[in-house]
Amino acid sequence: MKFWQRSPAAQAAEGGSDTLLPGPDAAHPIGRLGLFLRAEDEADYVQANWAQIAGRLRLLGLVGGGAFFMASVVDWLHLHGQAPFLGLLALRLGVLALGLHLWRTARAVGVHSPVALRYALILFELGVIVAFRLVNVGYGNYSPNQGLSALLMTLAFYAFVPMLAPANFWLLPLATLTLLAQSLWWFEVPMKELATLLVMATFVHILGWAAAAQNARGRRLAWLDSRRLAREMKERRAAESNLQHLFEVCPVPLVLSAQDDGLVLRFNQAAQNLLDPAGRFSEPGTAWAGEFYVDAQVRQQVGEALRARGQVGPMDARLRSAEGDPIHVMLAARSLHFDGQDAVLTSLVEITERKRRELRLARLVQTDALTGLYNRTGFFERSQALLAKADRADCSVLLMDADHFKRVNDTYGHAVGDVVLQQIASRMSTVLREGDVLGRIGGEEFAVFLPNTSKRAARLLAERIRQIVDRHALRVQGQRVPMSLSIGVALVLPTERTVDAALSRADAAMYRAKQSGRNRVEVSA
Ligand SMILES: Nc1nc2c(ncn2[C@@H]2O[C@H](COP(=O)(O)OP(=O)(O)OP(=O)(O)O)[C@@H](O)[C@H]2O)c(=O)[nH]1
Repeated sequence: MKFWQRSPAAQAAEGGSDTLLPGPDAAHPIGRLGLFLRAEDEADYVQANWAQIAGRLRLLGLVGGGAFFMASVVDWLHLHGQAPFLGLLALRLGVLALGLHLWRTARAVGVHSPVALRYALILFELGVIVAFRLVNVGYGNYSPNQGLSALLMTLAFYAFVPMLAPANFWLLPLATLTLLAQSLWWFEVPMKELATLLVMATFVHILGWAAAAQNARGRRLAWLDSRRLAREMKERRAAESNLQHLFEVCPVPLVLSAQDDGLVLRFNQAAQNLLDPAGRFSEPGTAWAGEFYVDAQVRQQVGEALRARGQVGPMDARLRSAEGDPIHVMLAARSLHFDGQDAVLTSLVEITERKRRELRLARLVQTDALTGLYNRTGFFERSQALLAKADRADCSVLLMDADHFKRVNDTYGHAVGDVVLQQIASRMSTVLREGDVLGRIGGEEFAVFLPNTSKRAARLLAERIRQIVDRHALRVQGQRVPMSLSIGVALVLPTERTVDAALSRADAAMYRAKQSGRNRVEVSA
């Protein structure tokens, strides 16, 4: 490590990493002089700040070189007709040439060359120092004015010229040292005359050096910050656009809505297809998330959970599309912050088909395949549900058994027996009201649950069923099949929570009907 470089420990103590630049010195890239330690970083910096750095150096080359040359007028006044005049003129022309070279290098448009610029500056500085010493030789003396003006120029240089290399720092003290040395040994100026200059020079160089280093460091740190900021912005924009893309192409329907008023901020394509295929709400802010819920209660439940826990689901919910088509979904929602406002991201998985299958399966499990009526399981479940709703109103049951059904099978065959059972079922259905529950609970055994029906009304209904089967013989495959039913009637007692006991009583009554000659209605006591 060069001695003017700050130690990594010292830099770490100042606040850690200066930059995100890669490489071995990436964590501490700026040295004691405020310059980047790595030449590539320094070149990058100059390149990125070309307008400002090159602008100053153009001015320095032009004005500095020009001023040095213009001083020929002073030479002419003092040395007119003497030999050194022409030598100094040539010298000043040389410095002017170096100034113009610096100006030209700093003027480069399009392709910039930071390294060439650095060398052009060093060359110009060196040229000026050498020229000053030779000018002094030409004049053949030293005056305190020279020392003071040299110090003024040094100060201006520290303040104005952008430092591009350590040499820029070293050349300035070198200029003063050569001036002192020349005055002391060439012109034999007594040390006591030079003492003031020495003290002032020390003061100017220490302050100038510190200010220039601090200036260089500050500018480089600011550049690193702006670069890091730009990179972070770019990464953030890329991440946002990735998220946006993911949101759009995600096959799961996603809805983004405002937390406070529930206005839909955005649907992704899948949600659009599911909820609004006709694109009625394609404009942001035209749809309200709540209007897609079928149940206001579920909507409220989701809202409350989001407010309390910031998330809800997965849960089943019934929605309807913009056109009002029912949709079953599995829904999960989460509160988040989007575009400066509180929002809710809701993901939906459509389960309409699954729900339909479940419903079909449930129906299948409850349905008698032959007649399409409830089977035993279905009859009990449905009756149970209605009984629970019926409260204390009268409910009755009928138990109906086909008489001598074995004979039908034996005479016409089992297939005809099946059709007979179907026809009995359909005739029964014509008599029953909507809400009555009819089921085939055994081979040739049917049951009816009659909600809100007194025993007397149930008896009349049973009689009508008996008659509708008995009065007109069934016709199957062109054959006349006489058929009759024995029916037992029972009331569900107000204390009974199930229909089982009432059905047992109806069964007993039906048995009595069989015993009493069949084709009859018997009522349980
Ligand atoms: N075709 C057909 N026959 C059935 C079905 N389920 C039960 N059976 C028949 O129904 C008949 C019932 O006969 P039983 O229990 O002896 O009674 P029944 O002949 O109706 O005489 P009673 O009930 O005493 O009037 C049997 O022959 C069963 O095979 C069915 O799904 N299809």
